[in-house]
Amino acid sequence: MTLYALSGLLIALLLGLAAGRVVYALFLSPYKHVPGPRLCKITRYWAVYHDMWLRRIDKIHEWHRKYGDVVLVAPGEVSFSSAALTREIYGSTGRHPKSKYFDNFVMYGQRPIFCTLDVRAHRHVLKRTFAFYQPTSLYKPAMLQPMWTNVSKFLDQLKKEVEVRPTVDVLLYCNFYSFDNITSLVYGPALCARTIEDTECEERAILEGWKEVEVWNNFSYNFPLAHKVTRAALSYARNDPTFLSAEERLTDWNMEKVLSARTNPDKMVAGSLVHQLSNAKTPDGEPYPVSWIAAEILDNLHAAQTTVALALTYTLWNLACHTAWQDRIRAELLALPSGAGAGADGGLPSFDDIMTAPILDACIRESSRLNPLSSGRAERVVPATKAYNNIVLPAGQSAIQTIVSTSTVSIHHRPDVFADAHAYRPERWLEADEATLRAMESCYMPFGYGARLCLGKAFAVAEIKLLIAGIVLEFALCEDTQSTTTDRNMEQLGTQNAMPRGRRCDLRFGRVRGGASAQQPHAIMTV
Ligand code: HEM
Repeated sequence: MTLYALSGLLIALLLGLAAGRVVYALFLSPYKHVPGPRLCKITRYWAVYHDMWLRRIDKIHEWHRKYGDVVLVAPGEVSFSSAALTREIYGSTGRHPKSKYFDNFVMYGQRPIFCTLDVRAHRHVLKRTFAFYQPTSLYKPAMLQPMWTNVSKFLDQLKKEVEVRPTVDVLLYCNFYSFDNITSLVYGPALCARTIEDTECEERAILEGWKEVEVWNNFSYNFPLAHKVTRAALSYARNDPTFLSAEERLTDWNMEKVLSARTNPDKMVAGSLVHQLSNAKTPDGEPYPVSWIAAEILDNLHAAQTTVALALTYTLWNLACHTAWQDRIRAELLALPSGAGAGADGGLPSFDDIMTAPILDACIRESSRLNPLSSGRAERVVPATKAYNNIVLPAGQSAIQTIVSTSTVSIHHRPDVFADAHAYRPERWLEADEATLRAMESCYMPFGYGARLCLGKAFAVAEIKLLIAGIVLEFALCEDTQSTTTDRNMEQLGTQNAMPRGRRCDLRFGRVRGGASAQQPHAIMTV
């Protein structure tokens, strides 16, 4: 047979296989009846393609608008956008385990809570840290003191910066603040990071490098080997051995801290997570291995760091774009029972008053609705063949699973629940009647939902409220039209933590009280 004939045969064979695949996907596959783009029925690589360009979240949102509450994203992968289906897959009675996507978060060879897949195993793991993260444990003066200190350090730093230059990259500083808070909680004061004040510290470099890692992670999750090769090649070409090394550096840094805590018990304060885990016992009464303790702590650092930094950044960005809401929060805080101290002398209202201030709460909520901070890949596995909205999904075999998840962006933008869903309207949380509020709550899930609800929610909410209260009392802020921070650059990327495209958020600050430069809010804001 000639080479010509051989290649013709090969092409015919490939075309035949492709045609067979299309016929199977559209007419025979167990997913043929699930609404969604045709290409998504045929190949998973259409979703992977969007994932690689960091726009998978936006694409899925677009498909939901076109096809409804149930959308096939890839063969065996289905996205939902309704409250009832969310309850079904994330509620404790639904018993849907996590998908293999979470294997990406295994560390030190251990499986910490976030990537524990099995429902029963998760219940067991949760018992070890559940009480630690409850408001009854966290909202005590001794536990909150480091957070207050970090708020005050942040404000001092911001005042200094603003004296020199009114525009500040808030993502950078919010990163420092959230890192100092979570490391203080997990390691205690002797071992925590001090990135807000220590401008030369190693941790600052790790956090800066982390943004790059986040952008490359989707490539790594989809094609781990190709990612390794590309990383090595780029590192060589740039002559930069630290390229994309922030994750390994954080992993080593964390292990050093854990070992240091265990070899210097005087540095390990009671009340820190490292202390609690070091004293925990396995079901056989044995202490846990160091790798397990380190994994559990690193898991918490991952979960707490970028999410809080981004929640703060987007809250500030939305307030900068809607300055009237800053004035309303400021007036609310100054009128609080403990708000007298918040007036001229620079103090902050009490913790309880800040935590229950409704306008502050509404502005933060609205920001996390419009700009949810996680990727929406809270994937679960269909445990037994069943119908979701009358659409039957097969359970799948051990190697092939049917994966379901709720698109946080889509459910947060349901037009039937959130009027004018794309607009920043904090008043929706303040003025809604009971039925509307209930409907909005059931479609609001920035911290996840149900059995695997974010464990650090109480800690995160306190971090966010205290800092936003502190900033708004001290400063008025607005967009800097001369900077690269624009609506377009603040669009969220489809990374694990949905980062702004521009990877920074420059805002312009002016003092509203105290200090030589204090001026009227917003009067100074014409850039
Ligand atoms: C605004 C900040 C935060 C956001 C938006 C957020 C969001 C989330 C979401 C959506 C999940 C569920 C993931 C899933 O269902 O697959 C989750 C889980 C988790 N979060 Fe957070 N989180 C935040 C802050 C924190 C903080 C500060 C901590 C620790 C102090 C933390 C610790 C955890 C842990 C341990 C889990 C796993 C819980 C489990 O599987 O049982 N998070 N978070």
